[in-house]
Amino acid sequence: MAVLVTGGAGYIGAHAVLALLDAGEAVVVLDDLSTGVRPMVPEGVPLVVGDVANSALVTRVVGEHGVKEVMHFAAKIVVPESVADPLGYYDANTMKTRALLAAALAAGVERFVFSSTAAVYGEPDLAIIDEDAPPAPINPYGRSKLMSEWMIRDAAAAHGLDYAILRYFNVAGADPKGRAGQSATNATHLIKVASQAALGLRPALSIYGTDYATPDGTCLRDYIQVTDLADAHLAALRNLRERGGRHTFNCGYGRGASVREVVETVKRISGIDFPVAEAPRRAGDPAALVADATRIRETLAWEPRFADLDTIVAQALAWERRLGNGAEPVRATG
Ligand SMILES: NC(=O)c1ccc[n+]([C@@H]2O[C@H](COP(=O)([O-])OP(=O)(O)OC[C@H]3O[C@@H](n4cnc5c(N)ncnc54)[C@H](O)[C@@H]3O)[C@@H](O)[C@H]2O)c1
Ligand SMILES: O=c1ccn([C@@H]2O[C@H](COP(=O)(O)OP(=O)(O)O[C@H]3O[C@H](CO)[C@H](O)[C@H](O)[C@H]3O)[C@@H](O)[C@H]2O)c(=O)[nH]1
Repeated sequence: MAVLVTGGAGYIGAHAVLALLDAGEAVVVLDDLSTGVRPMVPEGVPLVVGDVANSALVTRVVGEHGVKEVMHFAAKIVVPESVADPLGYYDANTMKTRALLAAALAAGVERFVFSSTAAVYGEPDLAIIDEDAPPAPINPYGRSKLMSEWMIRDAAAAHGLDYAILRYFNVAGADPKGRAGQSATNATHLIKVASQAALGLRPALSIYGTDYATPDGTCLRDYIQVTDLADAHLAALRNLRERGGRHTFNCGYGRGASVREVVETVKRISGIDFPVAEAPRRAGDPAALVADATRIRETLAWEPRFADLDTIVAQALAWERRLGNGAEPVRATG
């Protein structure tokens, strides 16, 4: 019986695959390789190249691998792209999740773990957000994910599915053993971009907005290390197996780091003083997004192992060095 991981050739999905393998689970990956890369799927793990909306394919994979559980990571994830191409995002994220859900339910899947996002909260009044805060996404990406959450809830109520919806805050870092990391070439995420600037792969870094109502004027984010996040998926799956249920969990540490703090940390850890420019605010950036992570800690007994910003940055730099050297991501061995 294998766990079906959609998007398992992508950044977070690949780390979830490693966490599952490390825990002795069988895995099958379904990925269309639109942003994911084949070498991120470890040796020995079946990779089915295809679309999650291909119902016949999903039915076949579920049947052939005895799948009862799905972790659904596959999506488009770039916020500005979602503003430029909203219908593309509603198709990729909402409609394809609907198709996957329908095929999975018809084929007998019992447990579903879904990648959602803090973007469902929009620009909250409160700096620290719990799961009961009213969702109010401010871009098509966030709305495409919120609609998926609603579909999962409704389908679960009607068809008896157990699920965990995980709302990630800012995901960063890399596998501590160096087996995986963020490999996208056009990434926009702060820690990735700053690491590239430190290694000379970008000429400079811009800080978007220095006049926010935060201690140093730059935005605060809750950076969660990707292996800790993968462990949270495993804990959520085990909880569903043991107790069933329907859950929504914030995934973060409950503390914010400012853009300036991140930049200083990357400079200190790398030992490189790269150029930094102060730029206007980026559209749609809330001043502060920090998770109240009480629920996931209490319900799943989830204990982060890599919550220190220095550690996260060191991992991101190590991974970037490996990619910067022109090496393919290492083919992981699990
Ligand atoms: N990276 C973050 O900070 C962040 C934050 C919040 C939520 N998320 C969510 O986490 C999930 C994974 O994000 P990521 O950062 O690993 O992105 P990613 O782009 O690295 O991974 C997405 C993977 O899904 C695959 N994929 C996309 N559409 C597909 C389809 N129709 N059929 C099959 N495969 C498909 C891609 O090839 C890729 O391997 C997404 O659902 C994203 O919305 C990410
Ligand atoms: O070159 C850069 C890149 C980012 N930033 C700033 O750094 C902070 C973090 O930005 P990221 O792009 O790293 O992350 P976001 O907070 O914009 O978005 C992340 O969190 C969102 C939830 O709100 C979504 O889940 C989204 O997918 C995920 O990337 C923001 O204040 C941004 O303005 C800069 O100053 N310069």
